[in-house]
Amino acid sequence: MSSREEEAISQARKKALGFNLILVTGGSGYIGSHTVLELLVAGYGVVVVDNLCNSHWEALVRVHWIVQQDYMKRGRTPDEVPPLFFHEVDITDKDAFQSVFETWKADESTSTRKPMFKFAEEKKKPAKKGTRSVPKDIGALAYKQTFKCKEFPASSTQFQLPKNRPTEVKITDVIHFAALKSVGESVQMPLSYYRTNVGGLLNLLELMKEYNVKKIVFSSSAVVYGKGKETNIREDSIQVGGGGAGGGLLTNPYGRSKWMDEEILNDTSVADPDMEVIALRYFNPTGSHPSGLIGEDPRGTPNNIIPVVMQAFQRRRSRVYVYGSNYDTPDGTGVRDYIHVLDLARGHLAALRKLTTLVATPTPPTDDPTSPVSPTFNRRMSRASVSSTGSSRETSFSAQRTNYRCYNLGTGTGHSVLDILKAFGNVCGNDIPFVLSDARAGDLGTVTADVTKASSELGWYAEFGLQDMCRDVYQWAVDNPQGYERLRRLSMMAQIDPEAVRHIMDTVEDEDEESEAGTDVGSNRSSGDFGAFIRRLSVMTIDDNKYKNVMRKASIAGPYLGKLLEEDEEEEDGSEGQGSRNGSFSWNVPFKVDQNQTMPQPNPPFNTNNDPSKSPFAEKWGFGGNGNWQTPQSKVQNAH
Ligand SMILES: O=c1ccn([C@@H]2O[C@H](COP(=O)(O)OP(=O)(O)O[C@H]3O[C@H](CO)[C@@H](O)[C@H](O)[C@H]3O)[C@@H](O)[C@H]2O)c(=O)[nH]1
Repeated sequence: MSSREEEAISQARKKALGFNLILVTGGSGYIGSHTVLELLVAGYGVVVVDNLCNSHWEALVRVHWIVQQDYMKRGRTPDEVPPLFFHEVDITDKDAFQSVFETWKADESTSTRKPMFKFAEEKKKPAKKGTRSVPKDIGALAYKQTFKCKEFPASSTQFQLPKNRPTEVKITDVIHFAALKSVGESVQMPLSYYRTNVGGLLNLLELMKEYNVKKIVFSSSAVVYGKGKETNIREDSIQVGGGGAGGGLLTNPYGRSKWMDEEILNDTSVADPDMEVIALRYFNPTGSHPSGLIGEDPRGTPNNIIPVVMQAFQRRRSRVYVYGSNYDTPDGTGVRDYIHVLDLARGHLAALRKLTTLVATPTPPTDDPTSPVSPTFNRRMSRASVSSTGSSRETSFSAQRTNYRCYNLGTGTGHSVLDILKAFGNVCGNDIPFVLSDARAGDLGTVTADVTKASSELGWYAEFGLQDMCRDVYQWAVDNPQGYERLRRLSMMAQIDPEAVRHIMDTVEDEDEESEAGTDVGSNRSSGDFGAFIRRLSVMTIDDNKYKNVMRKASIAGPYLGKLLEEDEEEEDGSEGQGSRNGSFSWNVPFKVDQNQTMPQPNPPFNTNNDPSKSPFAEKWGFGGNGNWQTPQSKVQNAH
């Protein structure tokens, strides 16, 4: 590790000192980013781990910026916003994941926390002296940005810094979002789903154990209720811990992976009485932050109703197919419990506070070996749960523990598909075209939550209604017609043709000097530090004129790039748009060119009087005798 990296880690740790530090896996995704926002608003420091497979780092910069505005609305200064750090790491890569824990591990010399019990078979191994992952300081990036956004009210989340600020740097809690989440895709690629959703959780729990992190909020789903449960579903209608059916009713690998995760978490809490687990079962999340700066940006063709409606509004599909009109519901169409993503995010805060209360007022251990809080009892339970004889006594030993809790997060109110179309039509002032169609295989008529447990035990309830959700989704769609897609395209541009990007860097270098983002951004072009450049461009994407100017120059620099960047994703019903779906941004890692990438035929460049051979990149890209540009890939294909 270089001295510069060591210095960066040391600076980050200094910045984090005094904050309760929450590790958020998958924190740049849709629900993750809104939760990070609420955590910062509430005064928590946040460390995000994300592999960016279905999200964009830019979301986090926007999050920190929004929170700065939120703080000012509350009479505080942006400097007071807690730190937000980012690690681009895949949780299935255990070594890389461990390096994050190494970076943020408690300084043993200042640690006051002592483990309560140590079981013989679980003596803590010394932490591996592995590599340490260098965190990116998102706050430092965000301070230099200016975004245009809609006026939004200050968050209703209370600012609650702990009375005694932590005197050591330590991750106290984990919120675990990182997972794959498409039902249909899980049927096609079950192993990927189990690898990420189950394997990733195992890595996390092993590392939490090794680094003595005991509290976790887990992102579960109403999918765990499976078939057969419909209206006002209660948490205890299925049993985690071997006491009921649950997992047997599930119809797809995604659902099974979430169910398995809950079982694993419950077993872990049985084995370790110090562990505190809360699983939150989401119903149908939608909405976005009212600023219009962050929102849902699903990759591939969306299947969920709200993104589908949004695409119909944007004319990216001609109409919405309403799946099923003969259900036993008021208008015959499917009814769901839609919940605003900000309510969902605040549900995570409520869960976190519940965990804090539990740890702050622990039940004292007792010597009575039959008591569930006795170390003797827990030792027995862990032994019983690994026994395989399956007697009823052992089954009861593996029952759900009190340090494992689950809560529904929904509103308790159902809305039909036609309600959604109407509400969305109201906010956008246009009717959304739709057609009644056959029911989707496996769909249920009604799925709504009983939310009394969350309100009585977490003190949480949903504040937003359907109209708010549609309004905010609409705002996001209007302000970000391609979601974070532009950014992905810019990132891909750097991957595909670094030379062309370098050329654009030269031509646009005076474009926006003062908005150069990031303290750690070098301007070493010869070494291909495109990260800095892409970050600058990301600022420009907010300003349409600047963005167009860059696009024009991109087109001059490399015709294929121009084509790539100008393309709008026109989607026919259900067909995936052509574009940079596999583009991703990497901070420091050199960009790789995917040799298998199929590239569209580019347009001729602007500045060569339509004579592509005059372009500085003519040789690189090849020039076909028919006047069409060829990518290296198409050139190879043509040669055969
Ligand atoms: O193009 C569409 C898409 C959906 N629907 C209907 O809209 C409702 C909601 O569908 P959707 O948004 O796909 O959500 P669900 O089928 O309820 O599934 C969601 O909610 C589950 C938990 O209840 C999660 O497990 C899933 O991952 C998540 O996608 C249902 O009645 C669908 O039949 C349509 O009519 N047309």
